[in-house]
Amino acid sequence: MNALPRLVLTVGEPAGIGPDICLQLATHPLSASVLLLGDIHCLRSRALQLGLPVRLQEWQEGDDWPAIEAGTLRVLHLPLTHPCRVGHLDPANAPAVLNGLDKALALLQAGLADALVTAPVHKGIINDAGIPFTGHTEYLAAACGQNEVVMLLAGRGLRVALATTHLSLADVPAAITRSSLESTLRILHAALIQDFALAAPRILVAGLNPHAGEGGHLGQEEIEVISPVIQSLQKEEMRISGPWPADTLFTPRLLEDADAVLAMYHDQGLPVLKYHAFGEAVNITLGLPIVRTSVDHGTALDVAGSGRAQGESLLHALEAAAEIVRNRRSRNA
Ligand SMILES: NC(=O)C1=CN([C@@H]2O[C@H](COP(=O)(O)OP(=O)(O)OC[C@H]3O[C@@H](n4cnc5c(N)ncnc54)[C@H](O)[C@@H]3O)[C@@H](O)[C@H]2O)C=CC1
Ligand SMILES: NCC(=O)COP(=O)(O)O
Repeated sequence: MNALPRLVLTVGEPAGIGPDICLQLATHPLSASVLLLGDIHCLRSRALQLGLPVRLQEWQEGDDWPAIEAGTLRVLHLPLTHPCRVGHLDPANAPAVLNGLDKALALLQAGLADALVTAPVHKGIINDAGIPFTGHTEYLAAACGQNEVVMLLAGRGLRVALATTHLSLADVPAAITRSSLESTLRILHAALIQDFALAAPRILVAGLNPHAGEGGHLGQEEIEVISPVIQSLQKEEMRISGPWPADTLFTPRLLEDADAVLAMYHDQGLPVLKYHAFGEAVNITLGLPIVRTSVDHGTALDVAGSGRAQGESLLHALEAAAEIVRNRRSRNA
C-alpha cells in the first residue's frame, strides 16, 4: 500500500504553543496527510495573531481524508468550553483537551487514520480541573487497555527509553520490579526491530543508583532486580548490557555501540537527551496498539502567540510517525 500515511494531530493545550506549531505546518512540505483536531475558532484567532496566512477548512466525519494542499490545514472542530486566552490556562477547557485525544483514538480504532501525533498538553491544569492525569503516555495506555507501554525519546542519533515515567522520585525504586523491567525491555527491543528497522538492536541499561550501586554499597536494586533481568534476556540472544553507571553510560565511546539506552527514571535520561537534541527530538510511545508520537517539549505558555515558538520537533514527530507507519506496512506486506 503506497497511500500517504494519514496522521491525526491533536492541538493540545489551547493556551500554549500547540496551536502555533500546528499552524506552522501549513508552510512546510510533508510526506503525510494531516488532520488537525482542535477548536477551529481558537486556531483562526491564533493564525490572525501570528499573521500566518493559513487556510483552515473544517473537516467533517464522513468526508474524504484530506489531501495535502500547500497553505491549507483541515480541522475536525472540537469546541472549547471557554474561548482561549493565549498564555492563560483555564481548567474549564481541560475536558475538551482530553476529548481531542479520545476523538483521535476513535478515528484510529475505526481504521480512518494511521497514527496519532500530539502537541503538548498541560498536565497540571488537567489535574486542577479534577481529572487525574499524568501524561499522554499513561492516558493512552489506559484507553487502549495496555498495562505496559514505554516512553522513548529520540533525537540526533540518540534514543533514550524510560523504565518509569511520570511519578514521584520517591516512588521510583518500588516501581522497578523484575517483571516491569523485563516487560519494558521486551517492548523496547521489539519496537527497535519493528518500528526502527534494526535487525539486532543493542540496548544499554542504566543502573538506578550512583555508580550502579557500587557493588551493593550504594543500593541493592542493581543486584536484586536489574542484573537478573539483563542476564535472563541475554540468554535469549538479546544484545542487552548493564547495569551501567548512568553518569558514564552517556559518553560517546559507549553510545557509539548502542541503538538505545534504557534509563531508570525520567530525569535520569531526559536531561541528557534534551541537552543533546532539544527542539529536534521526538517522543514515541512504544507498546500501544496504535502509532503515537509527540514533541520533545511542553506547552511553553511564555512564548505562545509571540511568534517565537519553534515547530521543528513537531515536524520530526510527524515524520517519525509517517516512517513508523511505512515500516510497519512494509513488514506486513
Ligand atoms: N508531550 C507533552 O504533552 C508534554 C507536556 N509537557 C507539559 O508542559 C508543561 C510546561 O512544561 P515546562 O517544563 O515548562 O517545559 P516547556 O517545554 O513547556 O518549556 C521549557 C522552556 O522551553 C521553552 N520552549 C519549549 N518548547 C519550545 C518551543 N517549541 N519553541 C520555543 N520555546 C520553547 C519555553 O518557552 C520554556 O522557556 C507542563 O505541564 C508539562 O507537563 C511537558 C513535556 C511534554
Ligand atoms: N517529559 C516527557 C513528557 O512529559 C511527555 O509526556 P506525555 O504527555 O507524552 O506522556
